[in-house]
Amino acid sequence: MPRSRTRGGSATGYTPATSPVAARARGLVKEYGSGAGRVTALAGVDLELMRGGFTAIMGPSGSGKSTLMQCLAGLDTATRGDVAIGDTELGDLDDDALTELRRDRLGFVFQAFNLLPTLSALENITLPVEIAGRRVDRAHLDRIVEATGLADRLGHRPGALSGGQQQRVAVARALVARPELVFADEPTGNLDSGAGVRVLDLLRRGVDEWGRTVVMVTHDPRAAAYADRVVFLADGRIVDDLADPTADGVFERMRGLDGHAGPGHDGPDGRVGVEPGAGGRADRGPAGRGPVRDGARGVWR
Ligand SMILES: Nc1ncnc2c1ncn2[C@@H]1O[C@H](COP(=O)(O)OP(=O)(O)OP(=O)(O)O)[C@@H](O)[C@H]1O
Repeated sequence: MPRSRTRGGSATGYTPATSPVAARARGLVKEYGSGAGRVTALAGVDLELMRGGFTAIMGPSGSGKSTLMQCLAGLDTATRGDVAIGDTELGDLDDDALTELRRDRLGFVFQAFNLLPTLSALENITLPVEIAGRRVDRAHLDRIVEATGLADRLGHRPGALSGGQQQRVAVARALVARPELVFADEPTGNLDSGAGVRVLDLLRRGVDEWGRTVVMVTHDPRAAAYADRVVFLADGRIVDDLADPTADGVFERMRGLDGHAGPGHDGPDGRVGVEPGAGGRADRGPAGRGPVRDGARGVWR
């Protein structure tokens, strides 16, 4: 369940929807190719994401996680079914309107950070707001910068920052524009444990303190344990839906999906980058967020 009821209104000039649903997919089918080569990436997904919630999407390799996120974010078009962001049906929008919606109402965090190398950290953070022709809310920016712990690195270009620092810049960039939804695709996929925790903490604060709605694709049960809800996909379908997840609970569900797992994500010991017993809600530290110990091996892959 969402832990914050703050409703951060959009500063885009767009009137925020009154619906408590931030995004909805109905009967979503996505097929690639045709004939014998046809691949069904999504086989009929119904999903509602409530405003102010933090949802993790998990599932074996090839289960459709990225495809679902791309369709929800209007980056890809479903073969059948429909998607709405707030009260806006994406199917009703032409390409320009979709671009505008993504720019004004959505935020993105990618595994590969995707910062512009010639701009400073600060310029990267404020760029989406400026491209949208809006004024940067200085107080909001200051709060987010403070939360990143990078106040003294803002003048540096991404190349002078560690991966974890770059990803915190990317999260700040997504949050500062006050999007209705932040889509995070494997945000800790390239990071070690400590760096991953700081990125997840920042996303969590985005929900708790700034009222954002976050959707995150991850392979890591410990990362998923930062969410309020975990949706499990297998073979293009939602097969499970877990509220208030712990890393152990997520790990167990993922193990239950082993039969669907493709190569490459579950380790030889059957673990998906997690030490059972570590992390998750039940193991959160004094601040109430985040795992308190690292596993013996590279838990963030
Ligand atoms: N552009 C494409 N053309 C053909 N098939 C595709 C394309 N994109 C994805 N697929 C297929 O659709 C299915 C779902 O892919 P998707 O990337 O959504 O899975 P995923 O759960 O995100 O996987 P991973 O965890 O490995 O990133 C897979 O079988 C994949 O091979």
